Amino acid sequence: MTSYALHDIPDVENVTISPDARHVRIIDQTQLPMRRVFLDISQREDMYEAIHSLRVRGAPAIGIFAAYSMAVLATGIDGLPYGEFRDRLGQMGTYLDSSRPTAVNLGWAIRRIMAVVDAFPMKKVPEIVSLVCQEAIAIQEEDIGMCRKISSYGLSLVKDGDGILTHCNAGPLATSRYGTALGPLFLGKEKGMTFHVYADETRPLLQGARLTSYELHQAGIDVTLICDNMASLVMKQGRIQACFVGCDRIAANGDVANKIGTSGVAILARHYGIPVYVLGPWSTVDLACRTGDDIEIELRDGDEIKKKFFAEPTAPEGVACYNPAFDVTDHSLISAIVTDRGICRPPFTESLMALS
Ligand SMILES: CSC[C@@H](O)[C@@H](O)C(=O)COP(=O)(O)O
Repeated sequence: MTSYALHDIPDVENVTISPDARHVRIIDQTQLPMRRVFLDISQREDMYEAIHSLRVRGAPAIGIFAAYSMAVLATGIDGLPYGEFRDRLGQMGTYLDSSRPTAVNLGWAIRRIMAVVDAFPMKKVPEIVSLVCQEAIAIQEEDIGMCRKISSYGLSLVKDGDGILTHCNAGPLATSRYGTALGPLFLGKEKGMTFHVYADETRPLLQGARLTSYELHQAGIDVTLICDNMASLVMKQGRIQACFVGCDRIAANGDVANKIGTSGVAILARHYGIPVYVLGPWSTVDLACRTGDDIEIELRDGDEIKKKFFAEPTAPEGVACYNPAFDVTDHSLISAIVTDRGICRPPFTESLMALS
């Protein structure tokens, strides 16, 4: 195999690839905050499982993981002739892409890798594998840069001392480095600013409690954990000046799919006159989706509601559960969409198009 330079990216430890591109390493996010367990993954079934069971999660992190997974899988079949190599890798990409439906970054990253394969049919397969590895590294490096820009734009929307409500987790664990919705808070801290962050626990899988409060608390940022049904009260009490949330897919009209409960936060915020800012990389914008109605919402196992984090089941065995993992926030409830390309304000159809 042609050699390629693997950059050592300090501080980014939730998703990395081994120097020989034989495995992807992730922090198993299902075990946080109690245990910091790293998993080395080299088989496609385990890659699928890692995404499906949210060991690696958050739209940008899923994209980075998928790109590195494709690089590992490509490395494993680099002895094949080009046509067979392309077909096998394409099939594996389709398989990985089916692990979760809502976050656009998953398919986006896989398509980006396959575009490299398709661009060089005349090259030797080991050379193509090398280019695939470089592309995967580029996806992660670009994400770091995008998070930094998003953080900077986001910080311009708030002032020192503000109370910020966030939902789910859109921090470094969900991306690389700063994160998106949490990025301005980390950047503000670096600049000596203080924010009072209220983190929704985010039922049923508690990404807010387990991951957001963990990341912010570790960074020394003032964070207070609340149950999801307390958001209205803290808004009414005047503790919140802005809501910062991430996104899994942004439709062309500005409708936004994000973790289930986000639309409820936005509806409450509208009632109390609090701005709602959606922060995400441009790779999360899907102009092929006309509106939020075109976004597929992932349905997950009801046991996540009644069993997952409890020693004893919290509901009768056999009771029906409805467990959509995401909802769509109507564009009319969103004050701005903050991307690495700039801040989009309503009307979003025009402002998103202007940056495309
Ligand atoms: C920067 S991450 C943005 C979103 O992916 C995040 O807010 C979210 O909804 C994650 O859901 P998850 O089911 O934990 O993958």
